[in-house]
Amino acid sequence: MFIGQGRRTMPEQSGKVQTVLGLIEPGQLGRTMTHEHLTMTFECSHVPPAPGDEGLAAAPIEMKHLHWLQQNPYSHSENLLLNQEIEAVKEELLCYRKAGGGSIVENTTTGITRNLPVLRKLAKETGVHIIAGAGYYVDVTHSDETRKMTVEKLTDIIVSEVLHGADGTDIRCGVIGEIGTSWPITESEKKVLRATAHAQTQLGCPVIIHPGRNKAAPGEAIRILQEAGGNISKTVMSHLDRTLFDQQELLEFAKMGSYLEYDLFGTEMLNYPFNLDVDMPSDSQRVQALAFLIREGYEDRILIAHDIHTKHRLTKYGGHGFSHILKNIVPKMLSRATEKNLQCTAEDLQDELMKGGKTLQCRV
Ligand SMILES: CCC(=O)NCCS(=O)(=O)O
Repeated sequence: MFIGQGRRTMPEQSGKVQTVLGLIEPGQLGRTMTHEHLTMTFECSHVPPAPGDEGLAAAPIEMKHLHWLQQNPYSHSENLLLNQEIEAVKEELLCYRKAGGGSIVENTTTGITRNLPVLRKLAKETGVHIIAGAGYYVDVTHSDETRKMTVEKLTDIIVSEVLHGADGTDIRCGVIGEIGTSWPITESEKKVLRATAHAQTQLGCPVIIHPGRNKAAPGEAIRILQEAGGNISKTVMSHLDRTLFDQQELLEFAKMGSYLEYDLFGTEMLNYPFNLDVDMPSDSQRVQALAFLIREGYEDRILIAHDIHTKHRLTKYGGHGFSHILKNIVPKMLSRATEKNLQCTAEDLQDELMKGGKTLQCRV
């Protein structure tokens, strides 16, 4: 999460984590969800409701409709407006702190309504460290102006968002991403990926990639970054839980050296509308996938989060909220973990998982 020694980083930034309230030491982060959204809009991904469901799709969110909403989250227009829930998100963050959470990486980039003043307010009012994301989401959200930009211009903008502040504010981003890619990756997205790599070279900061919904997408995005000089060991590949299922293909990808992020914890749905060939895993299956990666030696490369990006996943609407991993998933992992050398406690496991330790083996 920390900014490295880049050609353009200021000496005081180097080795520090840049939050929306300023620089902190990496040791101050605490348990960190590396892929969340606290305020954003997702209209770009609206899915028309099935014939006959138009009434449900337009109805206010109510208990009796929750199951439908959980199965069809992208067909309810109002559900896509997380930016209307600042107070509810603030309450959630206070609960997250009580549950042992310390920091959140807020992955909202240009195209899905990043709101840095709101992030700064939430950080001040809750004490949660919030790290904001620089750069651009997927092609359908690129403006004509963005599409016309050269790689050099895009690079300058991303660098400036980290060095000076973004969206006309003095609030600085601390990571680049989530950088959106579709499948196939479009020309405009390729330019943004190259600009991301160039900006990373100048800044030494972490990069987070949203891959297209195809098993070839993560590898292709990493290749483009690599060719443009990006630091893959400081790059996160998001959403692997809906993208790579075959164990051998997962290992092939893991060898490329990025962080491996399972960030859809809490999302369980029968039909994944963006790719009907995908069987969205359950949380238990996610835990099993992580156990497999740990057995294969990748425990230091795994990141986990919820990627909350719609209203229905907030506890206000019967969802799991930002504390689900700390309250439910970590104990589940603990119940399946054996430890090599030490007596393992819940505290040990949480520390290992959130800070990247080495001592645990899982027997899932
Ligand atoms: C903006 C949030 C986001 O892109 N989340 C990923 C959703 S999905 O592609 O995994 O369905």
